[in-house]
Amino acid sequence: MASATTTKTGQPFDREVLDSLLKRTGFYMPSFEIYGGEKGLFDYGPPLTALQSNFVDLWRKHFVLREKMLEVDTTIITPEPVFITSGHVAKFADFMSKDPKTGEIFRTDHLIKQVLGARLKADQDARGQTIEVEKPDEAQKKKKIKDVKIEKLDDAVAQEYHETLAKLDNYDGDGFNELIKKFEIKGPTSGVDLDPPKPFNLMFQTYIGPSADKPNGYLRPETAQGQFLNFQKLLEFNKQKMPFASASIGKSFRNEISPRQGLLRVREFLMAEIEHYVDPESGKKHDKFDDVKDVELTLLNRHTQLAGSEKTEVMTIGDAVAKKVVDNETLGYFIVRIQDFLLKLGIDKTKLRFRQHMANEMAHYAADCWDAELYGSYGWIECVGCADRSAYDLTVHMRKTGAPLVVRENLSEPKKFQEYQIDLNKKKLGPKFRKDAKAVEAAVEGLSQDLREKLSLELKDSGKITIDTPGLGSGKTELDKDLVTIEQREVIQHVREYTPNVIEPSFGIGRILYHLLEHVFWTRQNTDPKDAEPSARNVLSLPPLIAPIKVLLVPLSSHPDFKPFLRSLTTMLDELDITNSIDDSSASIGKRYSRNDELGTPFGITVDFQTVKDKTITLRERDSTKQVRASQEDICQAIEALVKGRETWGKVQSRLPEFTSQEVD
Ligand SMILES: Nc1ncnc2c1ncn2[C@@H]1O[C@H](COP(=O)(O)OP(=O)(O)OP(=O)(O)O)[C@@H](O)[C@H]1O
Repeated sequence: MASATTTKTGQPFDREVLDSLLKRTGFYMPSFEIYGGEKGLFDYGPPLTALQSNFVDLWRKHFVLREKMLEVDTTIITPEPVFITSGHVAKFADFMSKDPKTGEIFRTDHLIKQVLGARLKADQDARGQTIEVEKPDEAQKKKKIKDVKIEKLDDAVAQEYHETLAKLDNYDGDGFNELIKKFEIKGPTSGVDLDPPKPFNLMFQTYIGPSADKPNGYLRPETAQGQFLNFQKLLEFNKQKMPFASASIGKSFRNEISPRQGLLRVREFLMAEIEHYVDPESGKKHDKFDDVKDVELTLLNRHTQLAGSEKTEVMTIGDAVAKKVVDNETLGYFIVRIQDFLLKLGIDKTKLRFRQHMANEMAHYAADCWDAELYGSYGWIECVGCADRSAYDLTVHMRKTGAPLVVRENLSEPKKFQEYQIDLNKKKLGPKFRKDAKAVEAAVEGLSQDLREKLSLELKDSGKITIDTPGLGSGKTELDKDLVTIEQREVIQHVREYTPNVIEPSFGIGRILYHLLEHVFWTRQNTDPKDAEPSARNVLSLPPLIAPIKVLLVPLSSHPDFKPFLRSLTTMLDELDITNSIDDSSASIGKRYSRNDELGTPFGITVDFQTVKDKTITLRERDSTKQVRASQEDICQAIEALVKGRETWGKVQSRLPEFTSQEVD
């Protein structure tokens, strides 16, 4: 289990203090607040909006530009057939448990986690030990939980609770039901037995157009499908060259069963997703893997979790792929690039791990999947998913629509082989299936060689075959020998045709930003001898690269002689594209800096009477509060180098004269 959440100075992290800072400074607020608010919906105020747009900018540079990805912007409203084909209508669901007495609804896995966690905590309290459990948020705190009275657990039972929690993601509805019965988990406020868990589809349904008499569309729950459907055009745009990736940044929507934990589980959120298309016969090698093979990662593999443990191991990605802990080089390359990005953003490396999905947790088609999890006051939370989705999505959309979502590659040597070929009698197929004929044809086209062989025998024996046609009638379609013939023929192939596999890194931006704020938050003890009482000042140590505002300009007072300097400084910084703001309020310099330390502003410039005399200004760095003094030009150049990551504060300090002055509180 991870160590207690502490700030970078080793103080215990206090979520209430950070939450109140974020509220007070307008980082985010409940949407529709004056109408009473709506669960799981939040508006971002100016600091978080700026932070988010800096995140997006950095993400674009780190992934899209560096890896020459093709960025697309596809629609949110999606017609129903797309999500029937992709499997979302049938399977994009979480399990919920209803309390028959109070009508309350809980996400089943979260309820089990909360109850077992609370029992383990009670047990440890009784033993006088400390244990970390997910801390309840405000809404949860208000509910009084009725549970069996636990003072001390039997050692074996406590061990079983730990093991169950480690592999909770591996259970399905029946499995959850057994756990609920076995551990006697009841309605948290009523204490009565819960209804058996039921799947709840997380997609928002909608009506497209005025003539729809029933919902015929959905708001997308991820950006991925829009990218897959454009595969053919993207491949053309990429001049048929493989491998390549598409990328998209946009809003997604999930009707979460119980939104909670602020920005961590919401119903509308911004995602940034990459779909990297790779030839499955290449062994999913990556040509830049050698550059990253020595990078170390903290990994929690699926076998460890299944054994009921959360013990991580530090391994280079080279070793992890060689030992098949991580399935292939391309997946490994992206895991490293995700880590690089998160660290650049300011995420604390000791609070980052990559957790592998267990077999039941992965979609049935996925080959391997690793989540980047960040540690914070809510425990370990998935913030980036990185999945090998195999050829699933392109295959099902091709089968359904007949669109050639494939790569065609000219072969240098023609290949000869035997193949089962299917001929359809189109003159009869059209009149028989009418508008569904194209879908039936696409389903036939998509049949594998193994299946074709089996069906050829079936056709010979019974004079008919039955094929899967998802989304059409009963989902099965019968074709008799008048309509279809299947024969094995020799084929000479000049062109190889294949469906690429997809590696998908998927980022939830709000979750990452919230963890970033927890990781960079700390409290400075102000020990100014002039203060009667030492006071605590909050700081957000956001890296200059992504801080919402980079520079605060503070005149010593409202003296009119300072105004022209402020004007020229702000122009100079604007021209360098460095965001800045002026605080010419009457508060003391110390207070003004302190207000901006809370917003994460990394640098401050003071204009004082010395400036009027010799045109020099001071530059203050947020984390150390150290200052240097130099000409306006030198300071602006230093800020540009600091913000663009070309120079460190240590370097600036060593080349510009130090300035010592107490910040007056
Ligand atoms: N309800 C949500 N609110 C905020 N971010 C979310 C939400 N659901 C998913 N995300 C983000 O989108 C990313 C990719 O989505 P993915 O489908 O892999 O999540 P998930 O496995 O469904 O998440 P969870 O198991 O926590 O519900 C996640 O890593 C997370 O950062």
